[in-house]
Amino acid sequence: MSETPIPEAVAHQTAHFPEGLALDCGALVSPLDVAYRTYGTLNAAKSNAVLVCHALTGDQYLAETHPVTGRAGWWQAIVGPSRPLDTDRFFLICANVLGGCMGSTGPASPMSPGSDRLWGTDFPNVTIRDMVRAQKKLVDHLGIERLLAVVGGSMGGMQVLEWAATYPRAVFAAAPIATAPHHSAQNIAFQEVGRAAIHSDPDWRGGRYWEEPGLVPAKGLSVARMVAHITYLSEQALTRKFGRRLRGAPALTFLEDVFEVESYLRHQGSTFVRRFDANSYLTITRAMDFFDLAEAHGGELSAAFQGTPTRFFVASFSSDWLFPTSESRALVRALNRAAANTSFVEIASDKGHDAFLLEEPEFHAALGGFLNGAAERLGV
Ligand SMILES: CC(=O)SCCNC(=O)CCNC(=O)[C@H](O)C(C)(C)COP(=O)(O)OP(=O)(O)OC[C@H]1O[C@@H](n2cnc3c(N)ncnc32)[C@H](O)[C@@H]1OP(=O)(O)O
Ligand SMILES: N[C@@H](CCO)C(=O)O
Repeated sequence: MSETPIPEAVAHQTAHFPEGLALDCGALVSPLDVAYRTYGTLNAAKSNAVLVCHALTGDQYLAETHPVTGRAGWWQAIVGPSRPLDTDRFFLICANVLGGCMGSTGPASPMSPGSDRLWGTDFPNVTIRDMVRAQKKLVDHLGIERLLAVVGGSMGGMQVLEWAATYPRAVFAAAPIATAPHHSAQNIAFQEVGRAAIHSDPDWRGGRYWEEPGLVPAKGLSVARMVAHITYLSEQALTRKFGRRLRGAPALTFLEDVFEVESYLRHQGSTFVRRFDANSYLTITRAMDFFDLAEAHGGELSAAFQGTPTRFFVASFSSDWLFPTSESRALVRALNRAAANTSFVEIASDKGHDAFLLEEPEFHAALGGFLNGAAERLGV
């Protein structure tokens, strides 16, 4: 099925690294592009930089109109003067992840400069640590030795944890939100349903859909998003939004009736296809599945943070069943075993996992308080 293609070169700011990046799997991705956006002003001491890591289907358009969808940035509500991500105080950096499809090198990038042949499914397996290493190259390129903070929710939170574990001296404060130090069996299972939907779309063509201009596995990618989107909400949120309401007057056959919740999911699926690449989706979901910080540190999570100078703010949402509070508590226990300076808050919310993206004043106040406290300690 043909769909509006994602425009080329949508990112206005791209750091180009001709030497590329050596990945955990042993492959070299060369050259490496990291597309990013910044907000606010870097101070003379370069001590006010806050890196914001996006979730699975986010991108660098944190707080400005998205070039494909025309929508507001995904965290627009908390970015700006006197907001938690205060642009009068902080220099915010947000980069599209390695493997993404909004300008950073990924499956939709040419295999070599100028080539018509895209990486597609030949793109190597990337890990969350590879994503973080790509971001570190960007941060070095910007001349920043230490980040005031690294902040992110969901897969963004996995990157926050990896940053703190891999580059503890480069991270003064870390805010992993609605996340976990590993992807659970249930989460892997849901993601596999999504991948299976993409694989079963005839237009996926073994990942080579890009050979026919404009062709994308729209049905498969849309179903993948529909399944995933259910996991981003809660039963209460879906009931509050739609209940059992039908769209329009009841028809004479069940097959013609459409519940509002079905219509909503179809809408979420079809709008997603316009802004995301299927092979990127396969690559990034796999990176999430393989994330396991304890396993990478000899089976003991606290070993990832032993002796860390980084201070942590861990936040969860009470109705998040994708990354439940129990996983944040396990993380906090490990941070305590590592003697890390840690604060933790569970926000009472019925909005499910995506609560971190929505209007949650208590969460915003807590995050803002943590970031401002960190800034004061550094004299920023
Ligand atoms: C974190 C990152 O890094 S970025 C990724 C985050 N962004 C996304 O995931 C984008 C898609 N996801 C969403 O929209 C998420 O639900 C949120 C959390 C971002 C927004 O949540 P909410 O503000 O509660 O919006 P909601 O989930 O109700 O969706 C509203 C959309 O559903 C549509 N909708 C609502 N009811 C129906 C219905 N019965 N039938 C069809 N469509 C419907 C609305 O028209 C609206 O469409 P639009 O987004 O095209 O304008
Ligand atoms: N809804 C967000 C969070 C998923 O973890 C996204 O699509 O990236």
